[in-house]
Amino acid sequence: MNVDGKQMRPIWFDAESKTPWVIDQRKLPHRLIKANLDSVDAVIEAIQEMFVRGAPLIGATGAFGVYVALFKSNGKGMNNDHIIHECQRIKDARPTAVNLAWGVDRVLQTILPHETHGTRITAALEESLAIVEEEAENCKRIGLHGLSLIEEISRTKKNGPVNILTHCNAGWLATVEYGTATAPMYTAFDKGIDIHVWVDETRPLNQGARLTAWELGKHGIAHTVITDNAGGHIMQHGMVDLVIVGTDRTTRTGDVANKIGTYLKALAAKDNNIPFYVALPSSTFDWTLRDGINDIPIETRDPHEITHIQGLDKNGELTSVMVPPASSPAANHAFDVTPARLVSGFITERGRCDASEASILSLFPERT
Ligand SMILES: CSC[C@H]1O[C@H](OP(=O)(O)O)[C@H](O)[C@@H]1O
Repeated sequence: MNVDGKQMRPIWFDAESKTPWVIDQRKLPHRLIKANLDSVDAVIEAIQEMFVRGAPLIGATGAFGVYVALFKSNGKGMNNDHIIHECQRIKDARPTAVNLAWGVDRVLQTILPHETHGTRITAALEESLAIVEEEAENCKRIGLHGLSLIEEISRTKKNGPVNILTHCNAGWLATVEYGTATAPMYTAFDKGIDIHVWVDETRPLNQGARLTAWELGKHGIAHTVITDNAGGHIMQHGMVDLVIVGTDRTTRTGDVANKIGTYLKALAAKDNNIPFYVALPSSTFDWTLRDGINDIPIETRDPHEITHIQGLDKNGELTSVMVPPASSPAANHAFDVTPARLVSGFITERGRCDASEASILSLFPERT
């Protein structure tokens, strides 16, 4: 995506180092830092420590991890058991986003039939690059399929922008291009439709305030950062026309795992009769699950992410400050699950559907 006139992606393959590089998103929006993922441990660290985050981007990073394992081994002791072990280490980096296992397993299954180490390295790289381009195209299509939603609302509004609320960052920084939840926003804005985005700050790591605000600002899209707790109030007062969020894992029945706090937004949207849509590529459906609340693994992260907050000090230096008393424990549940009954519909690369198994399968009949 365009960042100050320069086309950027959150992940790319560097032909010189022959390794994947990423934007280390931990210091955005104030510092744009790049990281070379030149070992399996570096890939795992980038996922665990959230240099990269967002289901499709985590999946692409995991996919490249299989390539890195092969490329960096140079054939020493990389028998099938070893490569499968390394793949499991990568998959264990974070539990909730289904894309991680999807990306790793897709590359693993691609390379296993190859006899030589060299052909395995080539196949792993080609499949990783294919995943990156497919996800970019899928998000572009999500944008086109979500556009009609925003156009319909725009036509009914007598004046003012279409006000869209989003939670966390489901932008190009969470995918490859366009994003999932943001794809319809970019597409509508680029078509000249007047939109404004309410950006949930999204505690504790502030993916909204840091990443979504940065993305939208760079694209020139009007937006306002709000506290996570303000969404219900502005919905009650007619200030929200549409909610669009992303997801890390969605069941075949339409239950949606997403950043903590999403469920509360869905409840408020339902109570105020506001459309609540979830945007996702098919790689984020978990076709093996039906009961999201009981069966989707919810990541718990370091309480330090809650007790400390990062930002710029008065000298423009990045710093971190502690908020609660040092003696106070904190509990850091990173995701929650919104039941299908609270979801108005899904926006996928194949089109829109209702949050029901039958409607999802009408877009993906091969999954019946
Ligand atoms: C397009 S997936 C984005 C999804 O991922 C985020 O979680 P995290 O930043 O912890 O990886 C959040 O749930 C977003 O909706």
